[in-house]
Amino acid sequence: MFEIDPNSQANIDQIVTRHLHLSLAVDFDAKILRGSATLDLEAISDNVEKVVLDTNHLNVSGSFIVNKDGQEQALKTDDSIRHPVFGTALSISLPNALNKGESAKVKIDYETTSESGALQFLTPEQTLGKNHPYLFTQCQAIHARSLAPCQDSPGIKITYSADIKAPNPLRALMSAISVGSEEAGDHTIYKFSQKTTMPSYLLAIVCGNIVKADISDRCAVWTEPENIDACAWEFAEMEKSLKIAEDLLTPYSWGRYDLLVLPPSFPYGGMENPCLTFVTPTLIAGDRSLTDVVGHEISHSWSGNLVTTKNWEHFWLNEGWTTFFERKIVGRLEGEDARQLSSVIGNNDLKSAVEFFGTSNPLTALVPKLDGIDPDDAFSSVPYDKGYNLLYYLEQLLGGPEVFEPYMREYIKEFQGKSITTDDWKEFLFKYFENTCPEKVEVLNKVDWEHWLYKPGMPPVENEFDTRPQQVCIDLANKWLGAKDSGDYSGFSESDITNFSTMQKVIFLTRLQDSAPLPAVLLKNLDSFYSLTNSRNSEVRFSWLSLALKSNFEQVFDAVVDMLSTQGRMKFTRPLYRLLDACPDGKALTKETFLKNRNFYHPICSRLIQRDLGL
Ligand SMILES: CC/C=C\C/C=C\C[C@@H](O)/C=C/C=C/C=C\[C@@H](O)CCCC(=O)O
Ligand SMILES: [Zn+2]
Repeated sequence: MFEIDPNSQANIDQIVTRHLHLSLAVDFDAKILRGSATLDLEAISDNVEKVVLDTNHLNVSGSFIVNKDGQEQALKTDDSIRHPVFGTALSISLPNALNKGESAKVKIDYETTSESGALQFLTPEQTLGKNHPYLFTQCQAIHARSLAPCQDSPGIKITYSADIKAPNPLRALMSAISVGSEEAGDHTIYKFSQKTTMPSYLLAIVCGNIVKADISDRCAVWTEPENIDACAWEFAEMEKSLKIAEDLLTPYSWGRYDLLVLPPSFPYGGMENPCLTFVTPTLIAGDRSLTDVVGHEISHSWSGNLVTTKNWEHFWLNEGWTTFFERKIVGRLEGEDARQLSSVIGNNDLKSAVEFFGTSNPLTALVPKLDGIDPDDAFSSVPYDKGYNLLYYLEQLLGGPEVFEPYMREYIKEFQGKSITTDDWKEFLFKYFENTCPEKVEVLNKVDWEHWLYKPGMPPVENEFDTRPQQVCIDLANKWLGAKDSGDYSGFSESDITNFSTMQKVIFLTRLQDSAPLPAVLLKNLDSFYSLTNSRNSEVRFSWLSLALKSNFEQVFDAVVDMLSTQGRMKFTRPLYRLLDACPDGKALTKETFLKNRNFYHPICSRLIQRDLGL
């Protein structure tokens, strides 16, 4: 059954894009991209008279049909339909109606604008090197339409090619394989090819003063020269994670797996752009303790990038499976205790998300309705950790990894290259076990599918993760809470957490948050024994500052402002702004800090914080 995409205005039920070619020049002075998008289209129904594309904040100067000889004939376009969230529908009339199976090549001349939400242009001052401007894109979920006219739905999979003209000495990279370059005066034209079909949200461009450090024959790290050695060291083991993922699933099929470490305003921990994962520099902890995010992005090479959600209502198929694969990698790299700790942290994040949205909020359903809703506004830990919890629950129910992991591999093989819905996923789950272990179908029939998939709030079943690995964290937290009552802090020392992993420190601090507000004297002692404010580990620093703000501990206000002013990762910035704003004397500082940094943040981040704060 054809399922429309509630977040796209493209007529993808009539005509689809098979290939996209972008020919763009980066104009750092005007802060725009200028050039053309050429779409190879194929009708999938009869009598198709137009192609409707998604655009948002683009200036389109002309649309043309391109015939086999490369001659261009101008086409009539209508851009009168504008949706406040989903952008402008660009309706292009075809010279002759197409019947099913017939194709056409359409070229659109355009440029982006200062409102194009996919793009962030950085001034030299906002980069590490301070000498050159920088551009990067973020297209997930529905921002590709502000980068290029396209059928901006994950239900459409395309190959793509591009030539990107960049001013020397800057380098351009894309979510594709680099296939050469040519000099053009004081510019260079970089050429790219992505031969594996992918959804539009995985289009990505970066242009800046970036250099490479090879990690293996198929992996490298890219970043500004000032950061390359630290980044190469931090991510030196990514080939190992890639091999583990291949052993778990199927051979890696994207050719290269490179990692780009961006400037600090990048709004997410990572973005799974094929061939070139984008990551935040907040992963650089100096001890390789935050590389689980790389495991997550590597896992997307299968779940999300090969097997893709049909539309954003089934986003959990991308993120729930990826989180499941990520934690399988953690288990194989660091042991089952680490996988259990990660599961506990994820479950805490799920509880926080449900509490923030409200237990009856429809957006806390695993498969929410997104009609008229910007997916950015629906984004939370729910698709990640409610999705993870469902898959973990099914693995336990069906007989453990030895039964479930073969199913995982068959699931990827069945749907690779396709975009699917939750119904497709569930139908295959039942079919697989009907064919391999018929007695398991009875087990599956007893699952409360309606509640797991469509009801808001926490899942109907709470998984019993192994609590032993976290017990040492809970015990230390309880010891601090005991000292709160006695006022005696003499029994603590720096060595208490010397052997704690990042996850154990986060669980320890999260446990104390459950008892917030805590007295200032306790927090002062906690920070002086464990040096939390000055931690290089962004996850530990974030958990500590959150605990302190929940206790209105004003001594951390400067450190909070510093964290809000030196990185733009929404996982940290959004909660810290909300917590600072909730402090009796924090409101003015919140507004002042946001107004000072709003242009430092990516447009997605600025918009969501402004909405969170009601500014
Ligand atoms: C129910 C939600 C439905 C659709 C949401 C789809 C996309 C949301 C859009 O905001 C894009 C999100 C991109 C996320 C990228 C990386 C994350 O996996 C990591 C986020 C947390 C972190 O910073 O580590
Ligand atoms: Zn993800």
